[in-house]
Amino acid sequence: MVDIAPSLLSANFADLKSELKSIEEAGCSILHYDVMDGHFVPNISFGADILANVHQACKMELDVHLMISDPLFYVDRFIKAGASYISFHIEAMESIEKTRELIKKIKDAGVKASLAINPGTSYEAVLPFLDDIDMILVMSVQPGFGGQKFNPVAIKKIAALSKLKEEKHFIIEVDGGINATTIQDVRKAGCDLFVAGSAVFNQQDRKKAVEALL
Ligand SMILES: O=C(CO)[C@H](O)[C@H](O)COP(=O)(O)O
Repeated sequence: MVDIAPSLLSANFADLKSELKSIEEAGCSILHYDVMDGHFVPNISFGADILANVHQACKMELDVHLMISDPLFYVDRFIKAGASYISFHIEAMESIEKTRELIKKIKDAGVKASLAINPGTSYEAVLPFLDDIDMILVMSVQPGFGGQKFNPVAIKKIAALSKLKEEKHFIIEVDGGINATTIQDVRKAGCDLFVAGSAVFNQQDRKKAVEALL
Protein backbone atom coordinates (compact mmCIF):
# COMPACT_ATOMS: atom_id res chain seq x y z
CA MET A 1 0.00 0.00 0.00
CA VAL A 2 1.22 3.48 -0.88
CA ASP A 3 -1.30 6.27 -0.54
CA ILE A 4 -1.59 10.01 -0.01
CA ALA A 5 -3.92 11.40 2.66
CA PRO A 6 -4.36 15.15 2.11
CA SER A 7 -4.64 17.03 5.40
CA LEU A 8 -7.74 19.18 5.63
CA LEU A 9 -5.84 21.53 7.94
CA SER A 10 -4.38 23.27 4.88
CA ALA A 11 -7.70 23.61 3.03
CA ASN A 12 -9.79 26.76 2.59
CA PHE A 13 -12.39 26.28 5.35
CA ALA A 14 -14.77 28.78 3.74
CA ASP A 15 -15.01 26.53 0.71
CA LEU A 16 -14.87 23.07 2.23
CA LYS A 17 -17.25 21.33 -0.17
CA SER A 18 -15.27 22.22 -3.27
CA GLU A 19 -11.97 21.53 -1.46
CA LEU A 20 -13.20 18.00 -0.69
CA LYS A 21 -14.41 17.57 -4.26
CA SER A 22 -11.05 18.65 -5.67
CA ILE A 23 -9.11 15.97 -3.81
CA GLU A 24 -11.68 13.27 -4.53
CA GLU A 25 -11.37 14.17 -8.20
CA ALA A 26 -7.59 13.94 -7.80
CA GLY A 27 -8.12 10.27 -6.93
CA CYS A 28 -7.66 10.43 -3.14
CA SER A 29 -9.55 7.89 -1.08
CA ILE A 30 -8.36 8.95 2.40
CA LEU A 31 -8.67 12.37 4.05
CA HIS A 32 -6.51 13.29 7.05
CA TYR A 33 -8.47 15.21 9.69
CA ASP A 34 -6.40 17.00 12.37
CA VAL A 35 -8.13 17.60 15.68
CA MET A 36 -6.32 20.10 17.96
CA ASP A 37 -7.53 21.15 21.39
CA GLY A 38 -5.29 24.13 22.24
CA HIS A 39 -3.91 22.11 25.17
CA PHE A 40 -2.03 19.06 23.89
CA VAL A 41 -0.86 21.31 21.04
CA PRO A 42 -0.79 25.13 20.91
CA ASN A 43 -3.47 25.44 18.23
CA ILE A 44 -7.21 24.79 17.84
CA SER A 45 -8.71 23.28 14.69
CA PHE A 46 -12.03 21.46 14.33
CA GLY A 47 -14.03 18.80 16.15
CA ALA A 48 -16.55 16.01 15.71
CA ASP A 49 -19.49 18.08 14.38
CA ILE A 50 -17.52 19.29 11.38
CA LEU A 51 -16.25 15.71 10.88
CA ALA A 52 -19.87 14.52 10.63
CA ASN A 53 -20.54 17.15 7.94
CA VAL A 54 -17.39 16.15 6.05
CA HIS A 55 -18.51 12.51 6.26
CA GLN A 56 -21.81 13.46 4.62
CA ALA A 57 -20.11 15.57 1.96
CA CYS A 58 -17.58 13.05 0.60
CA LYS A 59 -16.90 9.35 0.12
CA MET A 60 -13.31 9.33 1.36
CA GLU A 61 -12.22 7.33 4.39
CA LEU A 62 -11.66 9.70 7.30
CA ASP A 63 -8.27 9.41 8.98
CA VAL A 64 -8.75 11.27 12.27
CA HIS A 65 -5.64 12.44 14.13
CA LEU A 66 -6.48 13.38 17.70
CA MET A 67 -3.93 15.91 19.00
CA ILE A 68 -5.82 16.26 22.25
CA SER A 69 -5.09 15.74 25.94
CA ASP A 70 -8.01 13.44 26.75
CA PRO A 71 -8.69 11.17 23.77
CA LEU A 72 -10.45 8.56 25.94
CA PHE A 73 -13.12 11.12 26.88
CA TYR A 74 -13.74 12.45 23.34
CA VAL A 75 -13.23 9.39 21.15
CA ASP A 76 -16.89 8.28 20.99
CA ARG A 77 -17.88 11.51 19.25
CA PHE A 78 -15.38 10.92 16.47
CA ILE A 79 -16.42 7.28 16.08
CA LYS A 80 -20.05 8.39 15.78
CA ALA A 81 -19.14 11.14 13.30
CA GLY A 82 -17.77 8.61 10.81
CA ALA A 83 -14.05 8.12 11.45
CA SER A 84 -12.43 5.18 9.59
CA TYR A 85 -9.08 5.50 11.39
CA ILE A 86 -8.43 7.12 14.76
CA SER A 87 -4.88 8.02 15.81
CA PHE A 88 -4.20 9.20 19.34
CA HIS A 89 -0.92 10.24 20.91
CA ILE A 90 0.95 7.94 23.23
CA GLU A 91 2.29 11.10 24.92
CA ALA A 92 -1.28 11.98 25.95
CA MET A 93 -1.89 8.68 27.76
CA GLU A 94 -1.32 8.23 31.49
CA SER A 95 -0.73 4.45 31.48
CA ILE A 96 -0.36 1.30 29.38
CA GLU A 97 -3.77 0.13 30.70
CA LYS A 98 -5.55 3.31 29.53
CA THR A 99 -3.81 3.03 26.15
CA ARG A 100 -5.03 -0.56 25.79
CA GLU A 101 -8.53 0.48 26.87
CA LEU A 102 -8.67 3.17 24.19
CA ILE A 103 -7.33 0.88 21.45
CA LYS A 104 -10.02 -1.67 22.38
CA LYS A 105 -12.75 0.97 22.39
CA ILE A 106 -11.81 2.12 18.91
CA LYS A 107 -11.52 -1.41 17.50
CA ASP A 108 -14.75 -2.63 19.13
CA ALA A 109 -16.50 0.14 17.22
CA GLY A 110 -15.14 -1.23 13.93
CA VAL A 111 -12.70 1.65 13.48
CA LYS A 112 -8.98 1.21 12.79
CA ALA A 113 -6.84 2.11 15.80
CA SER A 114 -3.56 3.96 15.49
CA LEU A 115 -0.88 5.25 17.85
CA ALA A 116 0.85 8.54 17.06
CA ILE A 117 4.36 9.45 18.22
CA ASN A 118 5.97 12.88 18.33
CA PRO A 119 9.45 13.54 16.90
CA GLY A 120 10.94 13.33 20.40
CA THR A 121 9.38 9.94 21.23
CA SER A 122 11.18 6.67 20.51
CA TYR A 123 9.50 4.13 18.22
CA GLU A 124 9.98 1.66 21.09
CA ALA A 125 7.08 3.31 22.92
CA VAL A 126 4.61 1.59 20.56
CA LEU A 127 6.17 -1.89 20.75
CA PRO A 128 3.90 -3.17 23.58
CA PHE A 129 0.84 -2.46 21.39
CA LEU A 130 1.92 -3.86 18.02
CA ASP A 131 -0.38 -6.90 18.25
CA ASP A 132 -3.43 -4.67 18.70
CA ILE A 133 -3.03 -1.62 16.49
CA ASP A 134 -3.76 -1.16 12.78
CA MET A 135 -1.45 1.79 12.17
CA ILE A 136 1.42 3.82 13.63
CA LEU A 137 1.50 7.53 12.87
CA VAL A 138 5.07 8.83 12.95
CA MET A 139 5.16 12.62 13.25
CA SER A 140 7.86 14.30 11.20
CA VAL A 141 7.09 17.74 12.68
CA GLN A 142 6.12 18.85 16.17
CA PRO A 143 2.30 18.63 15.94
CA GLY A 144 0.22 21.79 15.93
CA PHE A 145 0.69 23.52 12.59
CA GLY A 146 0.80 22.73 8.90
CA GLY A 147 3.56 23.98 6.63
CA GLN A 148 6.53 23.05 8.85
CA LYS A 149 9.90 21.64 7.76
CA PHE A 150 10.25 17.84 7.63
CA ASN A 151 12.29 16.39 10.52
CA PRO A 152 14.39 13.43 9.26
CA VAL A 153 14.28 11.80 12.71
CA ALA A 154 11.13 10.09 11.39
CA ILE A 155 13.06 8.12 8.76
CA LYS A 156 15.03 5.95 11.21
CA LYS A 157 11.90 5.23 13.25
CA ILE A 158 9.97 4.20 10.14
CA ALA A 159 12.82 1.96 8.99
CA ALA A 160 12.91 0.24 12.40
CA LEU A 161 9.13 -0.22 12.54
CA SER A 162 9.00 -1.37 8.95
CA LYS A 163 11.13 -4.40 9.83
CA LEU A 164 8.34 -5.54 12.17
CA LYS A 165 5.53 -5.20 9.63
CA GLU A 166 5.77 -8.72 8.27
CA GLU A 167 5.06 -10.53 11.52
CA LYS A 168 2.56 -7.95 12.83
CA HIS A 169 -0.35 -6.41 10.96
CA PHE A 170 0.00 -2.67 10.94
CA ILE A 171 0.74 0.04 8.42
CA ILE A 172 2.93 3.11 8.91
CA GLU A 173 1.80 6.68 8.29
CA VAL A 174 4.00 9.78 8.29
CA ASP A 175 2.78 13.34 8.91
CA GLY A 176 4.52 16.69 8.54
CA GLY A 177 6.56 18.43 5.88
CA ILE A 178 5.91 15.82 3.22
CA ASN A 179 6.55 17.03 -0.34
CA ALA A 180 7.83 15.50 -3.59
CA THR A 181 11.41 15.57 -2.23
CA THR A 182 11.01 14.53 1.41
CA ILE A 183 8.62 11.70 0.53
CA GLN A 184 11.36 9.76 -1.24
CA ASP A 185 13.45 8.65 1.75
CA VAL A 186 10.35 8.03 3.86
CA ARG A 187 8.97 5.80 1.18
CA LYS A 188 12.26 3.90 0.90
CA ALA A 189 12.19 3.42 4.68
CA GLY A 190 8.92 1.49 4.34
CA CYS A 191 6.16 4.02 4.98
CA ASP A 192 2.70 3.19 3.56
CA LEU A 193 0.52 6.25 4.02
CA PHE A 194 1.67 9.86 3.58
CA VAL A 195 -0.13 12.86 5.02
CA ALA A 196 0.32 15.96 2.90
CA GLY A 197 -1.27 19.29 3.76
CA SER A 198 0.43 22.24 2.10
CA ALA A 199 1.96 20.10 -0.68
CA VAL A 200 -1.58 19.38 -1.89
CA PHE A 201 -3.83 22.25 -0.82
CA ASN A 202 -1.36 25.03 -1.64
CA GLN A 203 -1.32 23.88 -5.25
CA GLN A 204 -3.95 25.06 -7.72
CA ASP A 205 -3.99 21.71 -9.54
CA ARG A 206 -4.66 19.10 -6.87
CA LYS A 207 -4.42 16.14 -9.26
CA LYS A 208 -0.95 17.20 -10.37
CA ALA A 209 0.08 17.74 -6.74
CA VAL A 210 -1.00 14.23 -5.72
CA GLU A 211 0.62 12.70 -8.81
CA ALA A 212 3.89 14.50 -8.02
CA LEU A 213 3.89 12.91 -4.56
CA LEU A 214 3.06 9.43 -5.83
O1 LIG B 1 -0.69 17.18 11.89
C1 LIG B 1 -0.36 18.15 11.30
C2 LIG B 1 0.22 19.29 12.04
O2 LIG B 1 0.18 18.97 13.39
C3 LIG B 1 -0.57 18.27 9.81
O3 LIG B 1 -1.31 17.16 9.35
C4 LIG B 1 0.71 18.28 9.06
O4 LIG B 1 1.59 19.22 9.53
C5 LIG B 1 0.46 18.38 7.57
O5 LIG B 1 0.78 19.58 7.05
P1 LIG B 1 2.02 19.79 6.07
O6 LIG B 1 1.97 18.68 5.06
O7 LIG B 1 1.78 21.14 5.50
O8 LIG B 1 3.25 19.70 6.93
